[in-house]
Amino acid sequence: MTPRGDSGEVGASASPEHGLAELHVHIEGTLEPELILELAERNNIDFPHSDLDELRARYEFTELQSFLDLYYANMDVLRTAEDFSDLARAYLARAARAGVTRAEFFFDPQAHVVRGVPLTEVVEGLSDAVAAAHREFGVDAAMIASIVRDHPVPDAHEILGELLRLQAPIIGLGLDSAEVGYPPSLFEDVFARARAEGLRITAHAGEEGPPEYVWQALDLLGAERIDHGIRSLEDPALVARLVDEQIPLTACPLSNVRLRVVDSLAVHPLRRMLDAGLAVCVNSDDPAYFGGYVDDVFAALHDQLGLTVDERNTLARNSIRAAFT
Ligand SMILES: Nc1ncnc2[nH]cnc12
Ligand SMILES: [Zn+2]
Repeated sequence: MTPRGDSGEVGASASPEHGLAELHVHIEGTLEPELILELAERNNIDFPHSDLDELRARYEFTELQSFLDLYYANMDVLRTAEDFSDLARAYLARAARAGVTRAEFFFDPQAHVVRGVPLTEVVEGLSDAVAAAHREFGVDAAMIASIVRDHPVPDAHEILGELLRLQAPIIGLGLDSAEVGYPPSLFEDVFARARAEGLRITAHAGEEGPPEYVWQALDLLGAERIDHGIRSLEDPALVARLVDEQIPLTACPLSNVRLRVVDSLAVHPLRRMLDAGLAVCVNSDDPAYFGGYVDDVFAALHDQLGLTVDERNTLARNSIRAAFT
């Protein structure tokens, strides 16, 4: 397999004439183990794993929830605006090296507020990094606040209200975290308000949850993109709709392997999705946890799925078309 890292392999680079957008990346999922330990020290946190190898040994997942448990535990080191800014800067620098020209990243405001971090620290730190991204890294960056769907529904209303009150510079609202048992229908009113406020809408659906959740995301939330959406393939009528309306699916193949949504990259349905005419693009999801950034995703697809240059260019073109610009 192609080595991971900053190598800029032929199979990894985006089509230069089209650029590349990364539309499905959780900024908290870019928190690398090295930065976790650095921030724990900076913030005087008695973090349970003081050794990199010991921490890395925990990065084995059996399904989405086993990953989310670690993801939420590790983000405890993020406390100040400076921490959030450092986190986002590190991602944007790495994304630029991966060939990303447009980055729309998610953040989980409820996951920080619930542990006592003021929303202002989160928003200030992330928005500082976003504002400087073009000058510093040549990346056009934007933020999407994501509703944590396994928190109480009233909290979702409250966090959206707070974000609006702060005039947080977000371009959209997303929906993430544990999927099964938390259907999009729970959040219909929250997303109606977001739409009325002019926010763009996207939602995780059909990652572990059934195709019905994708229908709900489209029909009840007004989702303009579907994050993951891989289980849509189980429902031919849904596939027909997604193709007809060219609704973008932000696929995350390395994530799907690491969270055991698919058995291996070699059997990932990405090519089937492309061949069906779906407006699919590829993304890293949580690159610090799933084995790489978006160039690593392209490289792995080249190596293990035989992704061609034409297919790679189609994916890059789809990503640019799907951006909320
Ligand atoms: N892959 C994923 N699915 C749902 N919520 C997430 N939050 C971070 N990564 C996620
Ligand atoms: Zn995701």
